[in-house]
Amino acid sequence: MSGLLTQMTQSSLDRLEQARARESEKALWARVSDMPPAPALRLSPEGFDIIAECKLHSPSAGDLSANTSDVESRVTDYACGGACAVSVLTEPLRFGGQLEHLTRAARVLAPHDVPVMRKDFLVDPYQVMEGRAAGAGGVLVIVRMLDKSRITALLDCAAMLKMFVLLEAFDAADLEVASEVLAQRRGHDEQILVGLNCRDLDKLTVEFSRLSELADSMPSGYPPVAESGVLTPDDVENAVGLGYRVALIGTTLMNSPKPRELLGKMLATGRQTAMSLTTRKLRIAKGEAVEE
Ligand SMILES: O=P(O)(O)OC[C@@H](O)[C@@H](O)c1c[nH]c2ccccc12
Repeated sequence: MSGLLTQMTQSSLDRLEQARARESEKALWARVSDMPPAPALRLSPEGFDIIAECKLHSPSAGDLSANTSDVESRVTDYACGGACAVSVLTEPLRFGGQLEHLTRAARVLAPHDVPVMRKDFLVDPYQVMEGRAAGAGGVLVIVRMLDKSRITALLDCAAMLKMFVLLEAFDAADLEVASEVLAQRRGHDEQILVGLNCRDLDKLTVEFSRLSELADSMPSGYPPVAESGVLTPDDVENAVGLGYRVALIGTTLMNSPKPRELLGKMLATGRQTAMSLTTRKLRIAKGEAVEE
């Protein structure tokens, strides 16, 4: 496992222990099982969506708070720009996150009917419940950090709480584990997206080629998500052209003084690309001639 993921696992375990000392799992469960449901994740019929991310710091980009006076206004901009969900980092050591950011984001996004996803290095179902308690409608689950039984436990907990899951892979081996876990769950009532993160966690560089190399290995039946390093509408066009249905975009939106406009442009480009791909497929299916 990369140095960063090892450090993040430890940070996650430490926070888990502290949280359990404050509130038992039983008490937390009683609290979340009574909550009204979070806004649902809905993907657009236009064939492309963006999960917009709020993170105040990242190991690769450093400080990302310069354009962000507060979490509330940034995530409201994301919702108004058309994001299908907002990802909020809650990891404090390297990503400047807090559970409180999630609570605040969920509060302002509820009237917009946009769900918030807890983005962290989760290792235990307790942390899925903690996310729900803070208002999250979804969680990130990183395949590389966990064995199959842990992944299953996290997915089961999310399903019980009607939360969506972004199941994240870094490479072909992770995708194989993800496919095996998912094969055991066919027919479950749950919403899972499968993400491919193209950031190299040791060098912290983006390897965009991973998106093309592994596009055909994404498990079918789950919306594929292109994660990391999507900076421009051209990158969006590229990802959609490779078959990705959703992009998870953080740094470029955090750095933008006008995130609403940038999101709008990226969504329009992605949807146009998705539309022309569909038209092309239809024409091929009908036996019409299409240009290469
Ligand atoms: O900021 P970027 O390059 O647009 O990337 C967003 C997202 O993919 C990235 O923040 C991310 C993906 N998976 C993670 C896991 C933990 C922390 C961060 C991440």
